[in-house]
Amino acid sequence: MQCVQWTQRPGGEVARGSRDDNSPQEPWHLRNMISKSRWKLLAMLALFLAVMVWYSISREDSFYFPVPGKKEPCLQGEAEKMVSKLFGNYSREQPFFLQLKDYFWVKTPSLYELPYGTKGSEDLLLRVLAITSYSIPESIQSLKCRRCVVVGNGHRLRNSSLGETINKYDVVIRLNSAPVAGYEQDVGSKTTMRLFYPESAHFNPKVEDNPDTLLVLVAFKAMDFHWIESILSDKKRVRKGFWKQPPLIWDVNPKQIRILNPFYMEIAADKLLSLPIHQPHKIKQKPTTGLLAITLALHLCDLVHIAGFGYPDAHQKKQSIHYYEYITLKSMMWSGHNVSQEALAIKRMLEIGAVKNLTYF
Ligand SMILES: CC(=O)N[C@H]1[C@H]([C@H](O)[C@H](O)CO)O[C@](OP(=O)(O)OC[C@H]2O[C@@H](n3ccc(N)nc3=O)[C@H](O)[C@@H]2O)(C(=O)O)C[C@@H]1O
Ligand SMILES: CO[C@@H]1[C@H](O)[C@@H](O)[C@H](O[C@H]2[C@H](O)[C@@H](NC(C)=O)[C@H](OCc3ccccc3)O[C@@H]2CO)O[C@@H]1CO
Repeated sequence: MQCVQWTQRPGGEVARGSRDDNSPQEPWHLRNMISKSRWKLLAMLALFLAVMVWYSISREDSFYFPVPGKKEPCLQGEAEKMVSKLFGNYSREQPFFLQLKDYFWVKTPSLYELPYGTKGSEDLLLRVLAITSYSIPESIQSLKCRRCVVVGNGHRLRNSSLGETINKYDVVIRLNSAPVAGYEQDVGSKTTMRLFYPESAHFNPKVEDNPDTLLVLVAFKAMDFHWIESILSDKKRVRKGFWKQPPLIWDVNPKQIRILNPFYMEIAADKLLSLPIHQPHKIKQKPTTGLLAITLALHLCDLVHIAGFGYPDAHQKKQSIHYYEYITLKSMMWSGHNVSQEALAIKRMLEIGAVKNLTYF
């Protein structure tokens, strides 16, 4: 039988050869050296592992691995503590959705025009609020601790296998026309809330949403109220005034519709991005719907996780930005979004532990 033999060369170098079982054993100092180097190797490995563990604990913005099949531990009021760090101190009395009583019985004056307030759009809004609702569903309202996940539309979700994990949150917030049909394994199938505007409304909401999904309209201009009113009351549709043709027939239940309080757009713009509210330029800077949704979640939920956020670097011109279609950063040229500024805002949220990320950032 052959086994490995170690012999010492004149220069002290150890060389490997072969010997049979009858040959003499290695000298003791040689065996000693081998076992010492094994210990060194093990110690280095242990040190490396310890550094890795320390690194992932210290970096709040690193991956977050939820245990599949297990609900996340939820601490009541956890997100609220972070809210003042991010947004400063202000009145917490703001409703999530606009309600008729604020525009009908008592007229609540708004300081700003859309998308940061409702100044000048009150009459149109009144008609919309008369046919929609503002309540938070009992299934969310009654939760002692609300675990939420905001699903961005980023390419990072592709092949992520996060579907099962996403479905386990109490509240799943999706954005715009992001599909679930055919992508369930990566993005899940539960949608508690979908934030959208007319130009981003999915043409087939019945396929992409659940019957009880809240469809939350984010209004950017008065025409957005006009669109929803004409759809829900089946009035004559107006085609002009949109930057992209929105659906003319939209099969939804008015009970599913909510109108987002522009207050959340205002604080996302002002507190997270330091954007001026009044902008004289043609292309007005505004937060992305994703950043707005995170802002809303931090106020609505006790625990906020995010997935599918993060754009490619500017030089990655051919990299797709969405998990469901091939379009690149170029498509965002006229959008009025500052994605680098938003990345910094999200990084800060991750660093202070206000949100956790299920994909990389
Ligand atoms: C051409 C164009 O106007 N594109 C805008 C599209 C478009 O209107 C809709 O997709 C139509 O359904 O909408 C936007 O966003 P969009 O619908 O692309 O994505 C929703 C949110 O996900 C986050 N996101 C997306 C892609 C990516 N690689 N990283 C991300 O972090 C962002 O937070 C983003 O908001 C929007 O509303 O904000 C912003 C985009 O600029
Ligand atoms: C959250 O914003 C939504 C989306 O992410 C933006 O891309 C989109 O931007 C559009 C912008 O709102 C349009 N502006 C106006 C005044 O309607 C713009 O219109 C064309 C244009 C181009 C250059 C200069 C002036 C006007 O088109 C943008 C999309 O390319 O807004 C969404 C909310 O509506």
